[in-house]
Amino acid sequence: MIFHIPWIYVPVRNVLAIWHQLTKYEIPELKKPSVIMRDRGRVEEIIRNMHGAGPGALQVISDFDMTLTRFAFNGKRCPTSHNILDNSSLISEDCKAKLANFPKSHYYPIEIDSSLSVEDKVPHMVEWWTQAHDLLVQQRIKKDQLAKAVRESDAMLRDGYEVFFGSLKDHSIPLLIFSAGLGDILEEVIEHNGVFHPNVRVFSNYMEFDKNGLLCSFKGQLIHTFNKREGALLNPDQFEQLQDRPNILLLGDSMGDLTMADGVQNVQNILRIGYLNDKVEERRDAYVGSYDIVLEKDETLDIPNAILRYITEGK
Ligand SMILES: Nc1ccn([C@@H]2O[C@H](COP(=O)(O)O)[C@@H](O)[C@H]2O)c(=O)n1
Repeated sequence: MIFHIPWIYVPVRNVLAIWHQLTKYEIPELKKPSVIMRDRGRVEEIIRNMHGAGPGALQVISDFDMTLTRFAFNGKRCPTSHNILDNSSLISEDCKAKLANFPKSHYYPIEIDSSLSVEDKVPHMVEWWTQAHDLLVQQRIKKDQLAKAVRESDAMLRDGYEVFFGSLKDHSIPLLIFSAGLGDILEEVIEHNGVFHPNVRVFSNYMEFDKNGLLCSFKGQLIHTFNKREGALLNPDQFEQLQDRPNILLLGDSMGDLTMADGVQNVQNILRIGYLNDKVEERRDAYVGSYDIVLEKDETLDIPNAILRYITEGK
């Protein structure tokens, strides 16, 4: 209504224009109560630099389990890529019992224990992954049954995943998923949700199948939560196509994910976003000290999407 009063129209428009100028770098989603930043000014500076360089200079490196997938839904834990198989009909009851004991009773608490050092955790992680993979190999799992296991599982990508994968595709921004989970399974999850676009690549633990299509071993060096730096440095080919993109948006949910971009040379700007899903009180300080943005109990991709929207929108 005020815009229809001629003598007020121009001043109001000027005020609005100045206001827009002052707030144009603002990403309102960053004001959500679940967002914690150690240094907001630094975060804004990185995002502004990324906006200035545009989508052509950007790449996204993301963890998969509990980062691109939901941690919980309706108060119930969602499965990791390993759990999708653990809970499926492809696994015998006896094997299920052995696998089910691993995470809850022993290894998972060690993985997320903030009082233990990475050096203390590593032998347990190697033991966890090795035992789980050995058990899976004994199950005579068929390659062509994996898609069914995924379809029948409770795995869910985080809310906003269509926008996330869609905008990366639309702007030809490469997405490298760097996961200690099961590559064959997580690929099925992405495929099942219809977002396995050509710009997505996965670096993970892959299964080896024999000539009858039965799981017989796992390929290559084992990737667990805390050896991603090693994995990144020993596999330069995974990062080769990404060397001409000096700006990195990194998404993770564990302290081990912080090193996922160590295989990229000539990094100019890196923004690390960490999902703090579990044991929030105990781990908050460590996460805030290490990640640029910490998302506490946030089951959505709203923040990465808002940042991507800002970076990709025209100047
Ligand atoms: N037997 C196992 C081994 C690991 N996990 C969990 O999977 C996660 C995989 O790692 P991302 O890099 O994709 O996050 C890891 O955090 C373990 O908690 C499992 O469920 N079963």
